[in-house]
Amino acid sequence: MTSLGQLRTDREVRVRAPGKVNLSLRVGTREPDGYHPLATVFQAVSLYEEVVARTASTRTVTVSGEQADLVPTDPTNLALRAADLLAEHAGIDAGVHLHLHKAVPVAGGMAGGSADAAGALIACDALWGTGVPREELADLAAQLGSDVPFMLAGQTAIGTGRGHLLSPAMSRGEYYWAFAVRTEGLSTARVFATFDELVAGATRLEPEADRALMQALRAGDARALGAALHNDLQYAALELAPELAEPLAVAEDAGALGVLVSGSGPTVAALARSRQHALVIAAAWTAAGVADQVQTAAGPVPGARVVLSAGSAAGGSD
Ligand SMILES: C[C@@](CO)(OP(=O)(O)O)[C@H](O)COP(=O)(O)OP(=O)(O)OC[C@H]1O[C@@H](n2ccc(N)nc2=O)[C@H](O)[C@@H]1O
Ligand SMILES: Nc1ncnc2c1ncn2[C@@H]1O[C@H](COP(=O)(O)OP(=O)(O)O)[C@@H](O)[C@H]1O
Repeated sequence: MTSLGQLRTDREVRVRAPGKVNLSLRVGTREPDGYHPLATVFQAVSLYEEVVARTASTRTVTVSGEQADLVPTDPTNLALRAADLLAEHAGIDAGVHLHLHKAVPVAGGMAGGSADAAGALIACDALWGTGVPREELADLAAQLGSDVPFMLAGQTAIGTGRGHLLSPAMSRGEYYWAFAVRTEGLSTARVFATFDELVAGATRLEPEADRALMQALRAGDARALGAALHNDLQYAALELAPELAEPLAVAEDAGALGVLVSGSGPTVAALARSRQHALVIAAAWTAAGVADQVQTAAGPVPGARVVLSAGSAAGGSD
């Protein structure tokens, strides 16, 4: 094993990784492995996690941002797990210090942890010079979590299997979102378990169900997209957090083209007519006191990517 941590010094790689909203999330019946098959349409949105990787002798992580205290810094942190997996895959014993600056709500159904994992894969690959091909990075991503491959890919994509089998979706134009964030997250496992209680195995994934949604994306028709937004987990999220009915109703009253719970929640996502209208919806939530925090964003945007690579390697600079 090579110790790259000793070969390269004082290097820093910065990666930006977006959050996501599921434009449609359809859930089948739980399988023997404990997971539900999904048919989903992801859109990456411009709420960005920043992942900074610096040369170090061991692997550690620190976290900043308003909800930093909700994120573990032990080996269960998804970014650290990504670094461990990449090092193992590349057969190296390299160290890294990862710093995560979080903007995506924690446990909010917008895949912030998955974005950190995707960002850490890209950042460590660049820091360590491991040059792992894109398809192998995608395989590693799928081992870290079902949403991680999409956070690498970004833009708009259809996800099947557990959401990790991706095919690109044609999408025209830009879409504007407002997000109502609740500080207290929802456990994904609990939401799926509640979904099981509510539907008692009576679901089927219909291949044609998102035809209108795909058509709206191809046409760049925000109004039609708003009407086609869909989330099978929404009733389960509302069962566990009934107060989410309030931001849903306030966004509708503020003229949202469509409004839904993002993924397993509890973030509520409202599709707006324009960037300005997204700010109006966010202001309506704040005025009504129905969100702990509000955010606005646009999509689709690219997946995790390096924005800065700097520093000197031993024996030369780059
Ligand atoms: C629901 C989605 C939709 O994009 O996103 P989030 O709302 O979490 O962002 C994802 O499928 C979330 O994927 P991910 O966040 O990786 O879930 P995991 O940590 O692997 O799963 C936690 C638990 O949720 C349940 N689970 C998860 C995914 C799935 N397809 N079926 C399940 O039943 C399982 O009980 C699992 O043990
Ligand atoms: N880097 C990370 N960022 C956020 N959460 C993390 C991270 N690593 C592990 N976790 C754990 O994963 C849980 C859910 O993560 P997150 O991706 O924020 O939400 P969701 O799965 O709802 O999209 C958190 O409650 C936290 O305990």
